[in-house]
Amino acid sequence: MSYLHPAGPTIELGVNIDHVATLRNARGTTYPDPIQAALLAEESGADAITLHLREDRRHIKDADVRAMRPLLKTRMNLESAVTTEMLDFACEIKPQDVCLVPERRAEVTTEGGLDVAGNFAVVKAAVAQLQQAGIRVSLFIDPDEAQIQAAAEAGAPVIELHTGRYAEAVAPQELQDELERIRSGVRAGVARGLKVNAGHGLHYTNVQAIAAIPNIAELNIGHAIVAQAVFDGWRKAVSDMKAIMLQARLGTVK
Ligand SMILES: CC(=O)[C@@H](O)[C@H](O)COP(=O)(O)O
Ligand SMILES: NCC(=O)COP(=O)(O)O
Repeated sequence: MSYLHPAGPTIELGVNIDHVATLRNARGTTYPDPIQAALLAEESGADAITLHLREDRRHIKDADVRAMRPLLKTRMNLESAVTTEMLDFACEIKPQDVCLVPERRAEVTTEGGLDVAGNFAVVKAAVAQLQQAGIRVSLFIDPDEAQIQAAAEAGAPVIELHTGRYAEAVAPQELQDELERIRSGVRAGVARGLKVNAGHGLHYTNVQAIAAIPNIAELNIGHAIVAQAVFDGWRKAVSDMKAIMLQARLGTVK
């Protein structure tokens, strides 16, 4: 299945609610409720809700995913590792989207992209299993031509380019180099008929340059929105991010 996302003047926001669950889990309370966060995010401009069910369940729990799936009005983008446990769970839940990500229990957050090229047979089989269940599959990869090619060959209709190195860049030249890597990755993905998303480490002052890249279909952003919500409130944090993204994109659409 190939997905040709119409490159257009708009760009979608997937709000990742992992760290609403982090705050809830800090005290073992029922609040703040990730489901309430998801529904309010949808009312505030989110085009999708992203959540990462990690093997160690440090934030999102299985019960969150089960309860949320029938309640969302937009679409669920479930992030998961390429493991039998997670693939079987995803096929049971049947979110609209699954984004396959690398995972190490010891990591603070996702460190790099999925090595599709180096684990081709396993990833290709995972893509097939999820698509058989009617799920659209995205692969979370570095903006690297070999990984993009492998993702296309593995049958994934969507890729999500890891923007972590861009987000962590400090020197101006490094920032430009990483931004160009992402631009080049977008071109490579679109040339292969893929829907190209991006995410990781994006916030209110670094998202503009990414959102301005034509043909990026969707940005998945979480940590920065949850952090901003501490000061501005959840609805405003979401709607402000969406407005910034659209302004950046529309500012470039001639
Ligand atoms: C794949 C990715 O970059 C994010 O979704 C990240 O995994 C969010 O979850 P953590 O903050 O637990 O890493
Ligand atoms: N795939 C990226 C994502 O869902 C959110 O990442 P972050 O904004 O929390 O770094």
